[in-house]
Amino acid sequence: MNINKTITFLGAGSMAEAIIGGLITRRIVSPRMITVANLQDQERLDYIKTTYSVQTESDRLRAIKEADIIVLAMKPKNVHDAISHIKEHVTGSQLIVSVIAGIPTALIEEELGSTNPVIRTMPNTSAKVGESASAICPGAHATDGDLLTVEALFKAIGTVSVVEEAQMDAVTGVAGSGPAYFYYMVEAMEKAAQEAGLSEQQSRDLITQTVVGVGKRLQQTSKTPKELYKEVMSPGGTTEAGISELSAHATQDILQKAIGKAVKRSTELGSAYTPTNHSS
Ligand SMILES: NC(=O)C1=CN([C@@H]2O[C@H](COP(=O)(O)OP(=O)(O)OC[C@H]3O[C@@H](n4cnc5c(N)ncnc54)[C@H](O)[C@@H]3O)[C@@H](O)[C@H]2O)C=CC1
Ligand SMILES: O=C(O)[C@@H]1CCC=N1
Repeated sequence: MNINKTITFLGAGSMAEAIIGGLITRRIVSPRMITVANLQDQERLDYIKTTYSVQTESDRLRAIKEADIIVLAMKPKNVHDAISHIKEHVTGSQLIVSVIAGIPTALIEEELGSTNPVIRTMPNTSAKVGESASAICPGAHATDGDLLTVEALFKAIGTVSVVEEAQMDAVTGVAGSGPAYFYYMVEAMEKAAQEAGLSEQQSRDLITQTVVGVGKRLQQTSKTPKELYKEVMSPGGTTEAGISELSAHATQDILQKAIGKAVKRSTELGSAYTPTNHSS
């Protein structure tokens, strides 16, 4: 499916790159339909242009001029300046898509001071390989058609769940941040593997395939995680030795707390932010 819309990304960071990479690789949007602008880093824009053959623009107002869709891909602390800069130049038909953690659609609408449709999204960096677990929700002025357009775009980079906006902070802590928890664990597994005598490459290959296998298995079975790890554990065996150590340190409690903190941080990013107090 090819989406025939012009898209401007305001922000050229890791998330914008992951989405652009997914859209281009899967030929969902032609590179000539994509324009990317950022705050000041020309070297980064040059890298994005060379790597993805998209258009780049150092002038943010010129960048949004012809856009059907404007993607806000800056950090929460920059959203006020970003919208203030463009708001007088946004036209009525332009669809605003936010990937920004924590910032509610109502705040974006208030900043814009217009009735432009706004869709809030939360992808993750697995977008780069077409495997993001994204969620999207509509703002007050978005139509079903707008939602369908954004759903189609984000389907190009993985799966899409349409959720209530009240669930977006949960999505952010669980799935937006989610890849980092696994990379963090893989880092520890690689260290342990090398301490136990495997080479760097052997560790990477074995652990990567283990993670892929776990993901595929979870997708294909209705068994619970407990049933699945019990399958691995033989009484008195190696897995039991490992899981006992994790249990002794209440690792599941810690992981639950960690994700709870991430969810809370997402709500804080929104509540700390008002158009007059935008220091979050
Ligand atoms: N990195 C991730 O895994 C995910 C990030 N997000 C969200 O995506 C957004 C961007 O995150 P990253 O790409 O990681 O950040 P980043 O720091 O890598 O990139 C931010 C980009 O925004 C640009 N920028 C700053 N102010 C601007 C302005 N006024 N106008 C235009 N561009 C401006 C910067 O020049 C930079 O290119 C954040 O709001 C984050 O919450 C959402 C899901 C996952
Ligand atoms: O860490 C963050 O704030 C962003 C949002 C989700 C993933 N990265």
